[in-house]
Amino acid sequence: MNQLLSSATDNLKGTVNVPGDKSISHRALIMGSLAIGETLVAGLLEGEDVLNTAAAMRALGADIRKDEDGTWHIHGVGVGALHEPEGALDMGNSGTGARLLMGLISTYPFSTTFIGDASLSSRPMKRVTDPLESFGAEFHGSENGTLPLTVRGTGMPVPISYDVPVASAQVKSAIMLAALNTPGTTTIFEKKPTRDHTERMFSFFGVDTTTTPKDSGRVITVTGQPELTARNLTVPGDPSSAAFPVVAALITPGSDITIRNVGLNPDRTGLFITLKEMGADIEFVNEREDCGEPVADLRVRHSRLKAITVPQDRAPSMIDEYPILCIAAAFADGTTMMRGAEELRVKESDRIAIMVKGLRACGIDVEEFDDGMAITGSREKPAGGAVIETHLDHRIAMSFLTLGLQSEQPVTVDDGSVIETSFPIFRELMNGLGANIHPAGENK
Ligand SMILES: O=C(O)C1=C[C@@H](OP(=O)(O)O)[C@@H](O)[C@H](O)C1
Ligand SMILES: C=C(OP(=O)(O)O)C(=O)O
Repeated sequence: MNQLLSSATDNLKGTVNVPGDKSISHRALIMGSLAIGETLVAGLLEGEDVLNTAAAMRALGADIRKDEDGTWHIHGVGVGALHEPEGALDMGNSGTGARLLMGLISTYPFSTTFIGDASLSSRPMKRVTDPLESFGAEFHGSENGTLPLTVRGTGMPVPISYDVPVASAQVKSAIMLAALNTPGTTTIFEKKPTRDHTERMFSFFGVDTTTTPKDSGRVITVTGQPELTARNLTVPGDPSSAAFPVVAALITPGSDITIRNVGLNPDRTGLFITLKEMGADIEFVNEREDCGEPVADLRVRHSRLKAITVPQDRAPSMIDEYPILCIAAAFADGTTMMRGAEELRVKESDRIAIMVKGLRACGIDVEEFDDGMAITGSREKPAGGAVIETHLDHRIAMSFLTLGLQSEQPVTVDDGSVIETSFPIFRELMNGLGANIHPAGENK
């Protein structure tokens, strides 16, 4: 196994760039593959999840390659011109890749089989197959709707009007992508706003789309069968990856770090808002806009944190950040309450159960709820010393490695290779700032 161990760190200092945003990278590959002409993408995340999407788009007909200076070149085929892939599409560990591509190809008249790793094969897919069936697609596979699944797409799709029953950008985006090759206008209502990268990317590539606030959510329309124009884009740094060095600096005395070029889409900033409410010294410097997405540099200094109750309606804007927020909460005075986050149970792992188990094993006081956790922090360092089971979940691995930097005893994760899915340079970047994260058994 690829065990990784993290141990006590004095302070973190320096300036770094985190890799490109995972959500935006998937969408850049998909949209570039549908646009006529050559789309150039700088800053694409080269994590396993995104590389699987690139391979899938190639199998569906796009020409995608990377040049020596790291720019990705995509020659798209045009909306309506994808072709049947020869083999199954292996989406690895990626819920986003699987669900977005199921949506995309559901309105093409061919069959596609989707497979994934053990984690992805246990995640719910009915949330996308239900609305996609309304377009006219058929799904064949297991009774409970998990992967492997074969999609028989429809050549005569009909536009739909759909209220998304869960707060999920993946479900919304799957429907939007199905709508692209559907004549007429598809309408989607989401009760709670979720990340709007697909909406922004659609506008950027010239899709006829609208977003209107309604109640506390949004109505999105997509008019299908557009001709898309190739565009050049730069992917901002991933705020969900920046979250790890941010929390590491906040809990490590003497730290002062800068993370350049972090995406600050308002639907993604829930963690930073929460940490600031907890007393975190996080400064947004040089705020700007790049390719339709807000971006800034983050300066973060060690801070004395206090517990808060995280507002439940903030959950969608920080859904991937609860594991690392748990680590910050372990260092905050008082009890941090996180509820309304039941979606955590259907991520790469059951992130509530796995965090609760790991935190307790490291000596941290945590209470479990169906939809969240309550964590009581302390000024004393937690004991640490545990070996954490990561269950094929990159965010569990990176969260516990961050905890190890300020624990009495080192913290080990059983499989560090899972980090490749979203943040391949995690260890180098953290160690470059002064962290001690190494393969178990290796001398530092
Ligand atoms: O649309 C996306 O790119 C994502 C949406 C979220 O999932 P859900 O749609 O399941 O909430 C998030 O957890 C995932 O990491 C990326
Ligand atoms: C939930 C995540 O990703 P996905 O759903 O794409 O597997 C994540 O990156 O935390």
